[in-house]
Amino acid sequence: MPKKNQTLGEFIIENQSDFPYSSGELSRLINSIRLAAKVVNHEVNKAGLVDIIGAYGETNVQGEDQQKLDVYANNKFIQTLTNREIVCGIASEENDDFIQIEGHKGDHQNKYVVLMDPLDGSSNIDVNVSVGTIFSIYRRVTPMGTPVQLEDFLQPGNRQVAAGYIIYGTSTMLVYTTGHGVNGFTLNPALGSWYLSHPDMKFPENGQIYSINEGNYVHFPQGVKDYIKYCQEEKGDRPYTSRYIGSMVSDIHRNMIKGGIFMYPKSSKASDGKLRLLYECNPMAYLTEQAGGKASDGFKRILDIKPTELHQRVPFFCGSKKMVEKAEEFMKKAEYGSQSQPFSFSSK
Ligand SMILES: O=P(O)(O)OC[C@H]1O[C@](O)(COP(=O)(O)O)[C@@H](O)[C@@H]1O
Ligand SMILES: [Mg+2]
Ligand SMILES: [Mg+2]
Repeated sequence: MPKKNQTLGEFIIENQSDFPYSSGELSRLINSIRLAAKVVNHEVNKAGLVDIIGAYGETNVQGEDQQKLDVYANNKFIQTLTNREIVCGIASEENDDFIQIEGHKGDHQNKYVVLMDPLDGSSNIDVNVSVGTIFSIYRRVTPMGTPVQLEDFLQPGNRQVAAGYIIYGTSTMLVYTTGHGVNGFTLNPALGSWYLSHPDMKFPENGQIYSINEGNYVHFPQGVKDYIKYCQEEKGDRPYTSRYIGSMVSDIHRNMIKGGIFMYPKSSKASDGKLRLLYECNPMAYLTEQAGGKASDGFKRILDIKPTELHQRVPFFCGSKKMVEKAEEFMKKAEYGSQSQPFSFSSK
């Protein structure tokens, strides 16, 4: 059982026994992420004082405007992981293609690949609202000693070895899982150390918060419209509270603590929604399941989707188990019809 106020370093050493045959590479990898996160945190905290906020002047592969901090965070994480020679490849939301890392000896002997969204919610930087970093770690599937290939990155989320996020909020936290529950560490900025502040995090089974960009309401599928109306209906423990920060890490972090559902569905404007399967949905889905919650595309488990491309998008429903199940019920009913009438409120 994790001990509160333990440092992240102590925690990693103490839990090494969860991986009896491990070579320590994964621990070194998590260590590097915590280091890069501190550097990025330092920069995020200065936003407004130095010339780090605002647009970078270029768009990424997905046609989105890059912010200066997107580029800064991307470079910092890539530099740290490359210099310390602990991964054989990196794929990032901000890069068109994956990066092969051969190592100083050129022997491709590292076994892990990292996929990341270096700065999530970056449009919030200029207005001093919480942003995050999301990471996902897999074992490579191609032979050691050879350069990594696309197939090393296109693995279903159920093959993740570890995943986590950093939230740059009122305090900075690193929350991660290696498949043995979810633990959250808060950074003490004066000491530069992470302390276990949220051991064994769990989504409440049910909740009363729904998070979705309701500005897109008219473009949503009927099942989503019906579920939103259900959330707003005055009955039993409803209406639920609507909370949407627009930084997925922050929205899901809050819902994990308080109980709630986060949704980014497909719409008539975006046929697969907006969020990226590999950099955003898979790691958040793995954390969510490890915390007792549920993550789906409205019909099936996110972690079982076999990716076909690096920057693939997917509709996303994630949070307290009972809430996600209820949302799925509405999706399926609108899509396939049903004899049962789970809800009679008019959705028009
Ligand atoms: O403004 P919208 O369409 O509601 O989108 C908000 C969503 O987009 C994201 O910002 C995407 O993240 P990036 O900043 O990494 O592109 C999510 O964090 C957030 O939930
Ligand atoms: Mg993002
Ligand atoms: Mg991003």
